[in-house]
Amino acid sequence: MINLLIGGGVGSGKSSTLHTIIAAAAIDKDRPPLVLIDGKGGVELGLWEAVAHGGVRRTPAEAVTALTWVKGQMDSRYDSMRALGVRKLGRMHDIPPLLVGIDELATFTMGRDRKRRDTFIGLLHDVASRGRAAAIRIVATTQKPGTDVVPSHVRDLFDTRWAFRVSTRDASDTILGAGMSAAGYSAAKLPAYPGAGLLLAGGEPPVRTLSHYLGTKDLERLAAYAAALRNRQIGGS
Ligand SMILES: Nc1ncnc2c1ncn2[C@@H]1O[C@H](COP(=O)(O)OP(=O)(O)OP(=O)(O)O)[C@@H](O)[C@H]1O
Repeated sequence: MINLLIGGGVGSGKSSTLHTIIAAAAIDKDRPPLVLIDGKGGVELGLWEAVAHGGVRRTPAEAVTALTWVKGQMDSRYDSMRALGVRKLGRMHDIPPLLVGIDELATFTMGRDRKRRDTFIGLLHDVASRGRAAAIRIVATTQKPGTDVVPSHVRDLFDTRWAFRVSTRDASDTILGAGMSAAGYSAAKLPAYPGAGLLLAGGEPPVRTLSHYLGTKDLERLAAYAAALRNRQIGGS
């Protein structure tokens, strides 16, 4: 299980990449629960409404409600792990992986209501740090990956970072880590087309990537298909 932070400039392909990850999870045979939080007020992730647990969450208050639910799931998964005598959940334990997808983290980490913002960050920290063993992963996008948006203690919990094109070496380093530009890995040097990225994972040097792209019509078709699959499985509820 990984926690993935996708950073990049405007129009660099972050949300499109998040959609492809959600699409795969939405039609996954184990029907993993999807918790979707949209910092763009539903404009981006709204098409997944029918398959998102409790619908797509759009406001900071809803984001806190959603993460509180995820934390509850995580706690009960830990109970199951204790009962099973395992330190980690895998597919063999019949508990599907849970995906938390967050588009534009800054909406929630920089919101005006300080108390709510701190609650959100606290929950995010807890889920990112303890969720991995319980087959819960977070995939989040951010235009500004600096410490004001994602506090470093939270950012460090994202073991996998995906940098799309940014305008400066510093911005690239805030996603991939200090010294990466100097070592030859700068997202400021990526070609200027959306979907081109540098992926840092597993302690290896970053690798160049080019994301596949699904257009809105195809995503809508996939969302409808996923909703039908899931309704069949849970008896049309
Ligand atoms: N992998 C890709 N291949 C080809 N075109 C792409 C790809 N990813 C994105 N695009 C195009 O670029 C546009 C912007 O992509 P996207 O919305 O994913 O960017 P973003 O980084 O999330 O932008 P923002 O910061 O404004 O949210 C898409 O509408 C699409 O036209």
